[in-house]
Amino acid sequence: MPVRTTDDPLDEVLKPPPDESPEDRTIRLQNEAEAKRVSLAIDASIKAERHARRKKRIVRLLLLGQSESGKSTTLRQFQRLYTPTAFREERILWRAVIQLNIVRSIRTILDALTFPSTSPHTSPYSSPRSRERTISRPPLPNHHEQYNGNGNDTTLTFGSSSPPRANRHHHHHHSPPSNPDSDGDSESDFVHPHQYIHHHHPHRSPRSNPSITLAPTPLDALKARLLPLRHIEALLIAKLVPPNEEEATHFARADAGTSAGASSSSSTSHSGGGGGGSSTSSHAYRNQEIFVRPGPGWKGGLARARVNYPGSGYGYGHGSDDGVKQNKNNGSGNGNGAARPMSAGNTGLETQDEPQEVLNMCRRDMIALWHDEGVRDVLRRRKIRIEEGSGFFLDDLERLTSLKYMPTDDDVLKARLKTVGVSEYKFEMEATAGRDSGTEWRIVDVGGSRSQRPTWAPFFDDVDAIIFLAPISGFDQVLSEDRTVNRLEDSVLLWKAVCSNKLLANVDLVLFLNKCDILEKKLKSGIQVSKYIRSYGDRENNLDSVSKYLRSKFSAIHREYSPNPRKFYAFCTSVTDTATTAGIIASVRDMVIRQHLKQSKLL
Ligand SMILES: Nc1nc2c(ncn2[C@@H]2O[C@H](COP(=O)(O)OP(=O)(O)OP(=O)(O)O)[C@@H](O)[C@H]2O)c(=O)[nH]1
Ligand SMILES: [Mg+2]
Repeated sequence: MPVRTTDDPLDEVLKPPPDESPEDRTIRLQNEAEAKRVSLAIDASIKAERHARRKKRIVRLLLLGQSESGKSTTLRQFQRLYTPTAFREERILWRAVIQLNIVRSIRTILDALTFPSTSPHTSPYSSPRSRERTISRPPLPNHHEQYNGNGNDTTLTFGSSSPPRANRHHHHHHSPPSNPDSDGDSESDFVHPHQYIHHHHPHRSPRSNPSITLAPTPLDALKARLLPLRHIEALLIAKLVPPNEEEATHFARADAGTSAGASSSSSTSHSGGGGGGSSTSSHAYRNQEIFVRPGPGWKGGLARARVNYPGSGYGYGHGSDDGVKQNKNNGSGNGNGAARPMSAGNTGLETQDEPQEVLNMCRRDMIALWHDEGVRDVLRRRKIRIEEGSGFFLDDLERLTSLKYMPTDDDVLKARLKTVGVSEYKFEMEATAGRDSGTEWRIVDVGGSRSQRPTWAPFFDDVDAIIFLAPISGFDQVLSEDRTVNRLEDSVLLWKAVCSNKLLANVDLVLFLNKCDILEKKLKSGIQVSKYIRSYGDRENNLDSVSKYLRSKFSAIHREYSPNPRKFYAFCTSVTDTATTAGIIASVRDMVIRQHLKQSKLL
């Protein structure tokens, strides 16, 4: 059979294997026919649903943006504003996420102390004077022995107390990697924040230190006392990640797996110590974020207000598509919060659990660690600014580690849980006032990391508006999934792609220039935007000037790349801030509803 050549790159991928037997061929053709039938049926049902939606006044809003841009936080703001009762009832469920955020921050600090950047001034604990000063409690030699020799140290970090190795940490003092070829047109206006490349990922060679048993240092003792955190980290992962959820325990290193196949095969095993082919696996485990696939899963089957779609791992366009979109239809059936948590906190049982007890037990050590000047010094030198990162709670340890701790609204908004896959949340406004009454909102939240983006397109159909979040504080940061790419540059490229997307040509775009609070802090601390954005020139280095500049930059892209002319709405936001965000969400809502009514009349 001659090979047909077409322009469609898909054909190349989908063409049958050259050695296909007649039976295989029959089976394949049957499968293809079935897939096509299913796909057509889905298309038809989507069309029907769309018409029904228009009639029923269902508004669909899509949240887009890179990872950590604040999409899920924005969603939570909507929930807080429009379904306050449900939001309050779910707060207790976020405690586990907050606990995990705390444990991870502590781990980041301990890692920074354990794997110092190349001498000469390393850990504050290396000088006897500061040992005395910082660690007041006596060391626990037994524990030390135990964890120091423990092979598990390779997969989880708290234990490892190997001495600093020369060269473990690669320092890049030389000039930025000459403009990495990121996709899209790089006339690159952005300077690579090279100083951030490596310090979060100190390279560890396979363990080689073991048998030298040094006298326990105060750091070792501290780590020994904080060892139970390892245990609760595992507990929390078990709690947040539904059983059978293999992929959820692996850490999304998008650079490692651009395809679904690659990611599932690289799932990190907890027991195997840095096995074959992946010398990075142990440190990948240590440094990567926990995520859970959205779904009733992590909330213990209690949150039913949403319809879930599997993530990228279960590619669209395959057989599973069937289930996916069926799911979407089923979802309309279960009402809002069909089964909400039994008013959590009332029973008293809900407020105590093992992780909370362990955190409570470790509170003094955690607080001492975080407030230690030597520790701060190390973090500063290594440019690790956890306080600007996601899920930062260390300033509130006193309150958060109390046995009766109940997350506040602000805590829930600050908590960090990475999204994988796509979820649609529906709500009828609880306070059905004025013209909103009878309108049902559906908000689609997607995972923003690069490996997640292929899952977006199926949801571009039939959207009323998009809120695109660009965290402009990221001008001096790189993507965690691809450390050669400047975060702001990535946002700009993504914005271009969204603006120019034909499926979205008639969708209103709302831009949130987000994380303005962090941006302001950065600017005030003296970080110069012009060092990272060449075209910024000698404009003033303050929030007002920077946000204006970036707004005009995004606006210009919108104008230039939109297939049809359309309006441009942009807001400078800090979506963790409830007061300002409430006002912004109200304007977005009015605008979207107005537009929706207009479109409905056209039908
Ligand atoms: N200080 C501050 N923190 C923010 C802001 N917006 C979001 N965050 C925090 O940043 C972290 C990331 O926000 P998410 O909403 O989880 O980001 P996302 O876009 O859903 O990320 P993915 O799920 O990975 O795609 C969370 O811990 C938020 O609390 C902001 O404007 N200011
Ligand atoms: Mg999210």
